[in-house]
Amino acid sequence: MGSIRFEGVGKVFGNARTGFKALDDVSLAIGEKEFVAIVGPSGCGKTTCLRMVAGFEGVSAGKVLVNDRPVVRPGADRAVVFQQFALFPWKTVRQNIEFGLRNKRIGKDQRDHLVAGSLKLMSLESHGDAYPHQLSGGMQQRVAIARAYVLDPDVLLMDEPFGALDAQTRVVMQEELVRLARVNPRTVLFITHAVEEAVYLADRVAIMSRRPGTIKEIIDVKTVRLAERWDGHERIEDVMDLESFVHLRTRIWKSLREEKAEIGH
Ligand SMILES: Nc1ncnc2c1ncn2[C@@H]1O[C@H](COP(=O)(O)OP(=O)(O)OP(=O)(O)O)[C@@H](O)[C@H]1O
Repeated sequence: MGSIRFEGVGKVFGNARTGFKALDDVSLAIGEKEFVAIVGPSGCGKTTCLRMVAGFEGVSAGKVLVNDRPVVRPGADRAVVFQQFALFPWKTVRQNIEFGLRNKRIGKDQRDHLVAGSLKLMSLESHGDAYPHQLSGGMQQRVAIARAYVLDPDVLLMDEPFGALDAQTRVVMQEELVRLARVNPRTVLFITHAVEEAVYLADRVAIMSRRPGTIKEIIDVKTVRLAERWDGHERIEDVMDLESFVHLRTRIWKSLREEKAEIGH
């Protein structure tokens, strides 16, 4: 479970004739337990794509399907992690993580078990009773990821989840997410501005063109990652130093620069 498909998706904001065309003919198929990152120039419609999968935004043309069913509204099969951690400030870390489980009517024993496992997974054991304001940005985002993972969704949707973090914390979080994604794979749609982040985390990177946004190129990272044994390196900087990594990053950069160059025409 956990496939996502965009089939010829278009999006017009406002009136169908005079409105703003944000997306045009977006097609992308994400397989079960596949990690796909979308990169693209600012305003090309990345977030809109993610919001459509989440069920927050409707399509103007084409279809968005999760597990072969058209998305019509938000659902428990999908969890979203935003850039701003969006935790409940009046709830403790434990209560924040537990919240969605209560909504799913999971009994107390099972809830306690799942929350404890999730706190451990994200190295938050000693912070269960803390409130969000007592935590650093990195820890808050770890809580937000724990809260999404604990629900065991088919699909995880992450919109610039590390965008608000400082550079060092961001690196730690990227390493943790890689660890999590390899140990406990999920279908992930990940939006980012950072090309390195996309190459480091994703199995495939989809590059979007300037508006109206469409998928212009899809880069297979996983084949290279496995062939060149990136996972044998624990530290992100060692992976980023590999020739194969640099090659993919540069290729994506060039593709994005072509987009930017088009503004001057
Ligand atoms: N509700 C809305 N009404 C009108 N226009 C919108 C709405 N939501 C988004 N847009 C426009 O659609 C375009 C795509 O927005 P979106 O946020 O998806 O882009 P993005 O690629 O995620 O941008 P960024 O990288 O800057 O976050 C933008 O030009 C934006 O202004």
